[in-house]
Amino acid sequence: MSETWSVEEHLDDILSSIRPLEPIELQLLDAQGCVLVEDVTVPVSLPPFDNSSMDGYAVRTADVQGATEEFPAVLTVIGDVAAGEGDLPVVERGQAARIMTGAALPPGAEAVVPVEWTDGGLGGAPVETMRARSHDPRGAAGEVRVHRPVEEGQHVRPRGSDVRAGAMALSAGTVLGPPQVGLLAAIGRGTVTVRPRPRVVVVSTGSELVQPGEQLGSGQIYDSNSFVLTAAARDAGAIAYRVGAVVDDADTLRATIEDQLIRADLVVTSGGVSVGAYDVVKEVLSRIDGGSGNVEFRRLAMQPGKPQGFGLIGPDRTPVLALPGNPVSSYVSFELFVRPAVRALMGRASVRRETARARLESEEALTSPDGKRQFLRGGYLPPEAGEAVGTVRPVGGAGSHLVAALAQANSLIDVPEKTTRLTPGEEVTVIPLDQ
Ligand SMILES: Nc1nc2c(c(=O)[nH]1)N[C@H]1C(S)=C(S)[C@@H](COP(=O)(O)OP(=O)(O)OC[C@H]3O[C@@H](n4cnc5c(N)ncnc54)[C@H](O)[C@@H]3O)O[C@H]1N2
Ligand code: MOO
Repeated sequence: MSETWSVEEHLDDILSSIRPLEPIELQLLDAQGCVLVEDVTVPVSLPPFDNSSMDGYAVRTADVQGATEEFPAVLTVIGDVAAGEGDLPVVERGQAARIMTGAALPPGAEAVVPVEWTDGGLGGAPVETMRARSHDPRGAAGEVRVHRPVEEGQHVRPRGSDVRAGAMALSAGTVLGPPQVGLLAAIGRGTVTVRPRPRVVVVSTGSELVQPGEQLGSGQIYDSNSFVLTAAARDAGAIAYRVGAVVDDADTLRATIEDQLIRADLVVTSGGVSVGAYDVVKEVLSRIDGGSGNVEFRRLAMQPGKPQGFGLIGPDRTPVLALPGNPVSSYVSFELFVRPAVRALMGRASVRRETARARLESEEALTSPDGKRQFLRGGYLPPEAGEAVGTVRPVGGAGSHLVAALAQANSLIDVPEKTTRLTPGEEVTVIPLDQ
């Protein structure tokens, strides 16, 4: 650890070493949140046939011209057309077919009269609903009185009015959210080719760590980093595997990491990267390939998160990010370096979080170490109507052990390296973490 790296230099180094994962074919729901790598065209028009947008009666427009409640058009009901029915009756002059929403418009019919504009076949005042076929099968026969005229095409959704066969449904590069997954299903795609979610293995280290739920002994603390990092990896879009805390023993750690490489697209470790006598992550990762591993440990001009390691290990040159053990340092490092790496593996176009400007709300001026980019925890409120910027108030202090304050924050206040003082009311840059 001789020279000091800036946050941007370290991130650039990571991103320049990471290639998006090879595309695979996935079932639609497994592809949710993934980036599409193929242009998907529509094989069959949507809707595939002219169909009714209302429960009502399929009619010929001339038959209901001028109809009123006082002088209704009286039509013979020739049957029902339910959604899914492929065997359609022909509607001749003076006839109507009772039709359900989504059912194909039968030949001869030109429009649909909603049931509310008719007597529903009951011979009285306008009705509000059809009678269930199971209760009264007679509705599919007899006569219906129509109280209002309809124009050609009224209450009909024409074939192809949503999207036509041959059109582009989704282009390569699209991130598949729920509506995109829905469109793929609507056009009949069962699988789709995407870049998969990266498998991120999280290993925390430290002989003082105890699994939550178990009894603490003296000098011990609960392992929280592996939970934060696993949760954050999932949040970033990864499939995350949490490996229980590994004791500060080089052989155990080496064996654990080598075992995990088989299922990892990215390895994240926490702890053991500073200058102590038990900082085994540094010891092991510098030599994991029998000497050829190139995990580099550096000092960054940032607070928290000064000591960081990054490199490619194992036969597949799997990226590994070694984060500092202090809980806030570890989480902030995840946000700044691991999250972009996960998104780069997914092939996402934008890998960094958006930033915002906000007015600092604080009783006193805040200080920041000269030459270090500081990431304070903040409570950010987006701009109200008519305001150009939102507000942010510091949450907790700068200590990198303050997990309770971290859990109350929703953003980081990004203080530039050269800034040593922030005065209340001044505009600062924030990184909202909950968007
Ligand atoms: N002499 C120096 N000491 C330290 C320096 C330095 O420059 N010179 N840097 C400090 C900074 S800054 C950081 S950050 C930490 C990084 O230390 P390590 O990455 O080696 O982490 P550990 O020593 O293993 O742990 C630090 C701290 O965090 C707690 N911890 C660790 N893992 C977990 C976990 N999974 N869950 C909850 N808490 C965890 C651990 O108990 C320690 O209190 O080094 C400073 N020291
Ligand atoms: O870098 Mo350490 O992360 O300041 O606590």
